[in-house]
Amino acid sequence: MITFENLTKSFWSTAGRVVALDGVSLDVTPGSVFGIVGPTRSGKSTLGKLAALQDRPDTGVVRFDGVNTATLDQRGLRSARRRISVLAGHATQGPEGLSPHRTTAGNIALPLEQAGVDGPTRKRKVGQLLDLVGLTERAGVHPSELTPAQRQRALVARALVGEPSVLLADEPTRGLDPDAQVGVLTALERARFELGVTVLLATEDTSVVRRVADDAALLDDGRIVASGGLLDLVSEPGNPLAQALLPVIETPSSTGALYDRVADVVLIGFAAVGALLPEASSRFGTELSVLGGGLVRFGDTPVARFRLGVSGGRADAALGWIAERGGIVDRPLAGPQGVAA
Ligand SMILES: Nc1ncnc2c1ncn2[C@@H]1O[C@H](COP(=O)(O)OP(=O)(O)OP(=O)(O)O)[C@@H](O)[C@H]1O
Repeated sequence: MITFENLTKSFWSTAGRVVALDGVSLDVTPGSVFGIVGPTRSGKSTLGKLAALQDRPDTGVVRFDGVNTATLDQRGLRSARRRISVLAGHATQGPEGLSPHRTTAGNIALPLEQAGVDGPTRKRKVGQLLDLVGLTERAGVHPSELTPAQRQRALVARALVGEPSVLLADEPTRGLDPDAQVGVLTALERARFELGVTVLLATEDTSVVRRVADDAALLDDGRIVASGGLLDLVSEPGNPLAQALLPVIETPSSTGALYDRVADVVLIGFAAVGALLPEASSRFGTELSVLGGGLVRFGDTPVARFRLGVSGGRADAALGWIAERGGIVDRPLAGPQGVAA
């Protein structure tokens, strides 16, 4: 378990002091994928560097399995650093990060060679990781012959070859097209499920977090503004991280004027997404119109957020019925004057 306790970190630049992290506390569950989300310069990479023990906080504590890493001697620090691997570089920028003179398999094997691991063990481990990242067929080619997505997956394999407990991936899908992103994220998911690796995933891209993270924290200006399990968060409509992860509602305020009630509804899971709205409509004889929002997936779970316009005498009863069946109904506004933008 990695625990961050009240971390602060500042830098001095020509413009003065920059507070990169301000009172950050988080628990990362072992074997989970933990998303660190936030806009640019919010402090994600700084937090990653503290987690990887590449830098020290000004104040606060980074713990590995309860041990305060600041108390480790050089030997302890080296061994703690070996437990967390950093997915280095962005393979979209070229084959850097991988040796151009080595094959894919040779690149993945490099850390093992440097550690003096024997040939048969190297072969077994590299073979396992080539399979995990889907590059078995590309084992014998050089990085220049790989696509950017394949290079990024080769880097994932190389980061895993030393059997770390934690993999730190900072913007692992940046610059990749959607199909290529899926390949990289699948490799990270397999690392987590098949090898039990904890993945710390720092990204600006909320769709990446939705797809693979169990838990996430939203950083803004060096502070955690929200954190928790993804499916728990979406049950709190006002939560800023839920707002960032759920589909955006872009509905002109005038649209709602045509309905007796307007409400934002979050539906989680196949049954809710597929059935609740039509059933409420027929059961209560109300017209339920979707004014905005959409459907996304959190991992394998479909999650919808819709803005609904509801008309008919039993509009409130219909919304109440949806809420009783697990729909999260927010801001049932009384009439057109209450409609938000
Ligand atoms: N070594 C450094 N020297 C000076 N300022 C730094 C240093 N590292 C980070 N900062 C500053 O700290 C703040 C947080 O930066 P950080 O890179 O952690 O954010 P980020 O969320 O990872 O951003 P990005 O997505 O753009 O990488 C920024 O204002 C950044 O300029």
